[in-house]
Amino acid sequence: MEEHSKLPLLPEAFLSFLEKNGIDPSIYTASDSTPRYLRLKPGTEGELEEIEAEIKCKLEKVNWLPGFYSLPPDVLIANSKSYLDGKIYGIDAASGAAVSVLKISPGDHVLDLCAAPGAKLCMMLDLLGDSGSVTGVDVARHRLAACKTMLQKYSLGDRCRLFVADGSTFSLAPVSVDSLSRSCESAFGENDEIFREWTSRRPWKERKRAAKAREAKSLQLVSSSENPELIFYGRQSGVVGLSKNELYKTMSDLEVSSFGYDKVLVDAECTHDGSVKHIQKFEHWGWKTLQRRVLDAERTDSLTVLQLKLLRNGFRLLKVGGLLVYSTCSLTVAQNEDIVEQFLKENASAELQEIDEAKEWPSAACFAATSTRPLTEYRLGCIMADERGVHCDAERSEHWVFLFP
Ligand SMILES: C[S@@+](CC[C@H](N)C(=O)[O-])C[C@H]1O[C@@H](n2cnc3c(N)ncnc32)[C@H](O)[C@@H]1O
Repeated sequence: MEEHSKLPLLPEAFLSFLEKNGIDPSIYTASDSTPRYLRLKPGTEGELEEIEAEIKCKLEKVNWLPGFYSLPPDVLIANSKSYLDGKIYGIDAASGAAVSVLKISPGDHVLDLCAAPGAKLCMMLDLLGDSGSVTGVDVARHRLAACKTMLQKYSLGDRCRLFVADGSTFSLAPVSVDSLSRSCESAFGENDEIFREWTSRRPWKERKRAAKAREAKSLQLVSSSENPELIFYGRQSGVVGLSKNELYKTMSDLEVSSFGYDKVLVDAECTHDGSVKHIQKFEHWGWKTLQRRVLDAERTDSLTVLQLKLLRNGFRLLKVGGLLVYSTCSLTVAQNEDIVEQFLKENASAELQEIDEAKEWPSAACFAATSTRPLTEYRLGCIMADERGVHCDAERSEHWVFLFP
């Protein structure tokens, strides 16, 4: 069958969006042959054969990305026992690549500024091990609630806290080292302004307060100085035992340089055009929805403003010597290179740096950025990724290599 005959019937508006952005519409034909990916929960590698038998499919190791396996697109994992038991995650390799370049190691304090629904957050927590913390922020409460459910399913909540907040203004410090060493006992004082151990059954007073805050938010009565809503925290997240004042203390720029986050992921909200399967869902949802949710000019303009704000704020919260990755699932220059370029222009201390491990990836190299401040070094990686793989940036059109056609 001719390739073009497999093209989904993309609406004019989307085709012109693709054309304007130099994206070949034929990428949307490949979804039937695009493999899916899964990641094994660390520690379950020994059960690979059992997992394969259960999902009735041989898993192919992704050599460049530890813990990742590919499988044919038609194999469903969501009802399998391994999935339900939290031994496997459905996460694409490109998402894994974004997290892997953060080089998370035990002890890191990590910030995920657009965290929901949380596949990357889970991977970060798996890499973190027994020390450090991960702070997940997302503006969409319902999506972050799903993220909380995922953390609980995979028993990964211990070192994590989740805030419903605008990532472009979020300002809270990572949990302090002091607070981590406090004993849990001290958390159970009389003072209800001290955070006690998390229980899904919140005290009545607290639930009432949260409901009131939500109501005020929906009526837009909340000032921008309102504290972010903490919807979950684990025992070792550093929150237990803190007073509200300690938790909600914001950092000055000077404090950030020493006490900011070691690693920041800005997995920004975007048009999702790089997510082929996502775009194809609009065949069922209706292309008008795509027009409204993806292509509307006002929305795309405000999206790029938001992306830049998120990147700026992520970088502001990064401590000296830290590492930041900016990623999107869009293939447009406007949402990737242009954002990074604009950011670099504003930050004289920032400069591009190559991602070394990308040399091992079966694609042309990706690009990264470094930023330096006197005597110290910040680094910023930027990768564009979609379900099929990771794309390079430099000499973009020549180097668009889809890893898994
Ligand atoms: C590409 S998704 C993130 C995917 C996520 N990192 C993962 O791996 O599952 C983008 C997210 O950004 C969130 N978002 C949009 N605007 C935001 C803002 N101003 N601050 C924080 N999050 C925002 C959306 O609610 C959405 O969940």
